[in-house]
Amino acid sequence: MTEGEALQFYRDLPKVELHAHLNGSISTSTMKKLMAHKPHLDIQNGMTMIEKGQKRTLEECFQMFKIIHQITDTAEDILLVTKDVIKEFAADGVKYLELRSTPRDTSMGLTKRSYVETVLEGIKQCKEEDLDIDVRYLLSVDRRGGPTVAKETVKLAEEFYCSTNELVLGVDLSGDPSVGHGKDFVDSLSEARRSGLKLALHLSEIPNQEEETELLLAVPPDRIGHGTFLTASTNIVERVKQQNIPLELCITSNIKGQTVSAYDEHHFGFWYNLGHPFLLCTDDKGVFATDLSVEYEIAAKTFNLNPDCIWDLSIKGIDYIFASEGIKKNLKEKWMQLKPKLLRRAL
Ligand SMILES: CNc1ncnc2c1ncn2[C@@H]1O[C@H](COP(=O)(O)O)[C@@H](O)[C@H]1O
Ligand SMILES: [Zn+2]
Repeated sequence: MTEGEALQFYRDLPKVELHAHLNGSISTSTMKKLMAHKPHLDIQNGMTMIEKGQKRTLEECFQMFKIIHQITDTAEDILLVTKDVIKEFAADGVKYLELRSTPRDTSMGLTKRSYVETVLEGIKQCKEEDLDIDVRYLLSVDRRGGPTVAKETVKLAEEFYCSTNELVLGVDLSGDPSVGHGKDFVDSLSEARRSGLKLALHLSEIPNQEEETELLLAVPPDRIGHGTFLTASTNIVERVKQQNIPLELCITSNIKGQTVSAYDEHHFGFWYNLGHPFLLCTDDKGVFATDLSVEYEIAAKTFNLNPDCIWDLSIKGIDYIFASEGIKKNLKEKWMQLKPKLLRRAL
């Protein structure tokens, strides 16, 4: 395949995206639309996005989210961002998306509840446009909010889980990993789990979090985000293997946030060689200036994967979604319909 054909192959590859933070996924073109209404903020590209070849510390990345949150503080902003992000994932060949976002109270009148309602409205409006993408919502708990906010968010998630017919499926634990301690969230996360919500937890995104990771593994999570430093402890690796918990791996995010020093040192290699379940994800396609098709291409190039291996990676992702078995079956059928044409072209 030529370079151009390869890019088109990864774009046409049907994909599942399970780790995408809404406010981290805003594209440059959507950012321009938002900024047109907020010239007083005087925010330039480099303040909300890390260009190709550039890197930041993780701390700097979290500063960027603070800036982005100033730009998305009205219901109109959140509706626009939700719809644009969904359309962009659909255009990149994503057929099933679990979008995650932190319910937020803002000075512009949003409450945590109306925030969630607005995201759901965006999902609904996209559905009415007949895009070829199935979108679900996971409510994020930001570590910065501590146990009280976590409890509040879980309560909201439980309510919407009951009222939205499988649109809200779970809860995510995210936010700056250097802030707070996982033990503060064990109670609310366990409560969420008892209610039937699924859990996607960022674990060991930075080094030396063995104690917290062990505590959170006991909840247990249904999926692990990043897990970059899980491999530092053989005990923890054994537990993750034994519990067979799928990992959400975000290569560009880890490189640009500098928790992984080079592509070929990414923990993708470790888990791939073990045959452990995992899926490629974008994390924040806006902030890290990437796309899911680009993540597949990077993995293929770095770890020498042929189109058949890439296909297997993508279809296996269906097993790790939080929606029901019926949805998984339908998605697998969709994948199988697309397979012959796609792989014939890749020969
Ligand atoms: C880079 N690695 C990461 N690690 C942990 N949390 C992250 C993250 N990237 C994003 N977030 C979480 O997602 C929020 C932005 O989207 P929402 O406002 O929720 O839609 C960030 O404020 C942070 O809490
Ligand atoms: Zn994340």
